[in-house]
Amino acid sequence: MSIITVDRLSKFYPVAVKEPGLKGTLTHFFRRTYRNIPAVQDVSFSIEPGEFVGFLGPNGAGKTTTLKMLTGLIHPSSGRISVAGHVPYRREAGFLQKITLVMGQKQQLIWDLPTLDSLRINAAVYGIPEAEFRRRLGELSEMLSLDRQLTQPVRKLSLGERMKAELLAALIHQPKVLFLDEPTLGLDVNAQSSVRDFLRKYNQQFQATVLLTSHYMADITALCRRVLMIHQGKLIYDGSLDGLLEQFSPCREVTVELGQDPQPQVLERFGHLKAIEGRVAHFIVPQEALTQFLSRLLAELDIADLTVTDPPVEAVIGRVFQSGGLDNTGDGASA
Ligand SMILES: Nc1ncnc2c1ncn2[C@@H]1O[C@H](COP(=O)(O)OP(=O)(O)OP(=O)(O)O)[C@@H](O)[C@H]1O
Repeated sequence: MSIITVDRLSKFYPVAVKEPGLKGTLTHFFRRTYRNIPAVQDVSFSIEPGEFVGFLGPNGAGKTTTLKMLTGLIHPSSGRISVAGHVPYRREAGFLQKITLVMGQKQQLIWDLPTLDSLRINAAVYGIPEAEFRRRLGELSEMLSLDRQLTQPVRKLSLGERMKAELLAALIHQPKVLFLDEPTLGLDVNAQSSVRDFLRKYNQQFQATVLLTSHYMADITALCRRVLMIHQGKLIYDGSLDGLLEQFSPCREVTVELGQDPQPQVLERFGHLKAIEGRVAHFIVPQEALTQFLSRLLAELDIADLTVTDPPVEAVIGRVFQSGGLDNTGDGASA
């Protein structure tokens, strides 16, 4: 049974509209008129327990609005949501025990206090007994490689350490559903990768369900087999990441190092020649023609080295957003 179900979810924000000119300004001051701006439109999906799902979309697509509805911070304009058996906007105590929301650009830890003090406050709020608190603290701080940092004021921590401390605070009540909004925002490559490793371990060890938004494609490719993609408030893809890349990167780049100086007019006969650098030639080859292309190349040219690469994931995702999505919604998952 699904742990998250979203059915025809929409959110409209009322935005005050103002006519141009002085008259418009005066009217706006005394009698405002509002227009409903759609942020999320008719979105449906479901997520099974233990899944790690990426939530992608360009700026302003509606990701944060959706996460806020899923965590009950705002009411939907229409549609239904069920998370761990609860209706989020009711914000029942049982619901809050089961979920957490981590936002990379916001912090819950108190700046001037050590993380440990904030953790104790959280333990009291969630009613975690002392022995259990110590056990969880030990387990999570080891997974996050946090130790002496817990007794230092938060303001003294590096950005990476602070993010790990935020995760510890967000997970001390052992939620089963994690909503993560840009948890690696602004972190350097090493800190990003240690947060990623932790999230992978947490998901596996606790069978937690995770919905992750990130603009860093490395997060998504490392952690999420399935992605939801939202564009202008509408769900445009729900399926496997591999399926998405396959469908939107129908070409491969073939790089060939030749045994002798290449003649461009000869190479051009093989297909789309992208560039030549010394003895290295780059071809762009349609996926379906790849086998034939490679066998012809190997049979007819003196080749010292050959590699076949996919275009970068960022480039593929960018193409999906530009095109406004797919004709269908991935490999059979609901949308
Ligand atoms: N409180 C609000 N009032 C009015 N409009 C809003 C409000 N919050 C968000 N919006 C609008 O709703 C749309 C969706 O915003 P949202 O923050 O959900 O996007 P997002 O996908 O999270 O973007 P980003 O990746 O930039 O964080 C945007 O057009 C935004 O301007």
